[in-house]
Amino acid sequence: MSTASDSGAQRRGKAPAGERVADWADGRLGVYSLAKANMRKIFPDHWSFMLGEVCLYSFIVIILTGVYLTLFFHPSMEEVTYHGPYVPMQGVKMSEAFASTLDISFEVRGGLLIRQIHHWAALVFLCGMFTHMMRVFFTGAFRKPREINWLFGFLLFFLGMMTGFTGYSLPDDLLSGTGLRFIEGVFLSIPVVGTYISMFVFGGEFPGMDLIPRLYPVHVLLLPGIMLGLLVAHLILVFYHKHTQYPGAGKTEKNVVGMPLLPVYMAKAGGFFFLVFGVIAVLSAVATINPVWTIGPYRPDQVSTGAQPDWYMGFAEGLVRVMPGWEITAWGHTLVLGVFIPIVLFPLVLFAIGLYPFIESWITGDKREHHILDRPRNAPTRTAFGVAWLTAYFIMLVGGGNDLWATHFQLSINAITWFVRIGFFVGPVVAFIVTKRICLGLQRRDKDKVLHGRETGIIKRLPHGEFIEVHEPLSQEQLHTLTQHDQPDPYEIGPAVDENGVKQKIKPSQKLRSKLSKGYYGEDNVIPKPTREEYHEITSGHGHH
Ligand code: HEM
Ligand code: HEM
Repeated sequence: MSTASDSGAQRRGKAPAGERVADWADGRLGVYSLAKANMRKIFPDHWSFMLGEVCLYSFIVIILTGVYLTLFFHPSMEEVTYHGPYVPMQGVKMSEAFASTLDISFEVRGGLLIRQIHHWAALVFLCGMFTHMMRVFFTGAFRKPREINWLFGFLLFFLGMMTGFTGYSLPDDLLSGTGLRFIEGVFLSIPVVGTYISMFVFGGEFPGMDLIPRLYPVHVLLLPGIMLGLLVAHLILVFYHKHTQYPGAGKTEKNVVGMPLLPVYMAKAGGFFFLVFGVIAVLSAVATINPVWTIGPYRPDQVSTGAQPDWYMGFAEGLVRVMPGWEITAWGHTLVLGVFIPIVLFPLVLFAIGLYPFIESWITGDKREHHILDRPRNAPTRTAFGVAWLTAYFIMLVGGGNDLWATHFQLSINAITWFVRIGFFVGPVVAFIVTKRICLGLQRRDKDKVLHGRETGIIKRLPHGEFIEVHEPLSQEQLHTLTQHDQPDPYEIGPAVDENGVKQKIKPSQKLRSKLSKGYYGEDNVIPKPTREEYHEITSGHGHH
């Protein structure tokens, strides 16, 4: 018996192979309607939107190279004696993990390159996430409806840091062992339960025999698995919300101006993947990273000088290094504040970043959807916060490498420590004030440009002898870009007494919110946009240039 679809297939008997495969897939997965709905989706274009892609592609490179490394890496702390080709280590006792890392570097074909690509890709990945996060922050792309996606992204950043840390702890070299010793100190500084946690994690006294076999599944499976799930959710949300766009002519909160996903964006993205992969591969081929054979295997009685964590852990390292070594001893127990305060501060700072979108919308009371990005100068307080945070981060990075700064620049380590201690409190405040002034200055400049046009640099002499500079009026597109932004009023508490004469109870949180809101939108924090009347008055010829 022949069915309708059979006869359809007969009619298309001569259809090209590709079409037949597509038909086959459509019959089972409904790909046509899926593709029709999504493949022409429009993506706005801007170089800064490539930063998310850098994260994506470096993550793929990490997974590909990580799988290759698992084929040769032995996550074991059993002691072996080295007899491999690296002569300086002949006869040295080391863990199997360290010996297999040496094997990967010197005996496995392409092993060293793959190890280096894995490590460089991890550095690029975290750097990409950091910069992508800054792009999202400074342009306000985290505002409604993208707060949850910011949260997913933030978790990716946090887990990325943890995965990187567990990764560079695996080779069991002197550097990674020193890092793990640091973690032991962190556990031990936790009051009451610290010793138990440390014993539980290390399976007894540090370092024990269990640590590397335990870290291994966490590094290759657990954390990357969670990250993969979050990443898919992150990208689905980018797709679902549609991408934001920079302000410009023809762009509104209700449309998306850009190029279709297929073929233009896909082609660009495919090419960009190979570019990212290529750059990481070249870096890995020419720049040594983590040469564990020069560092040597971990021995608890040794510490190498110049020990540095990877850059993303530098903030935490810096906090611990510059913190005064305070201790409180009571009832036979010691509370090591010198370590405990930094390890509480570190997650608190991270937590504040994760919750920032919710904090800002509470302060400003802004519950509207935003698909047009802010120009950072038009949100001076947010921009200033971001720069203050970056300043604190980089000052702590100096603290985390205080020994290297001292040896490289012939400086006293105490002087650097004091510089970082003072800088941590003063630097962000100065950065905040300066950034805010710059933003307001730029807003003034925008206002000036709208009202008086662009300075052309052409000086003319008028018949009566006066010199003037010729100003060129802006195009309609430029005028739109410079004036499209909102300037909302700050949150007001409302009258203390209502219309019936009843005293309103004002909560302290309302007072705080009103104060903070003035800090965002108050008089001193915005330069009012030129009004229509001002513009017409000046451009109708009465203005004097
Ligand atoms: C594995 C790491 C990550 C990957 C692969 C990734 C990927 C992407 C991609 C491809 C986009 C669209 C293109 C773009 O705007 O750059 C995007 C957008 C976004 N990402 Fe990420 N991201 C990651 C981490 C983060 C982090 C750490 C944050 C913030 C804490 C974040 C927050 C966002 C937000 C809010 C958007 C929407 C932006 C918009 O529509 O303008 N992402 N992400
Ligand atoms: C975000 C994800 C990841 C990051 C940031 C990361 C980072 C790192 C880093 C920095 C190292 C130290 C490399 C060295 O210099 O020796 C490392 C080692 C390692 N990673 Fe990953 N990794 C990630 C995911 C993975 C995955 C998914 C796998 C496996 C499927 C994997 C397998 C390994 C193995 C086997 C080692 C030890 C080999 C060695 O150190 O030479 N990694 N990882």
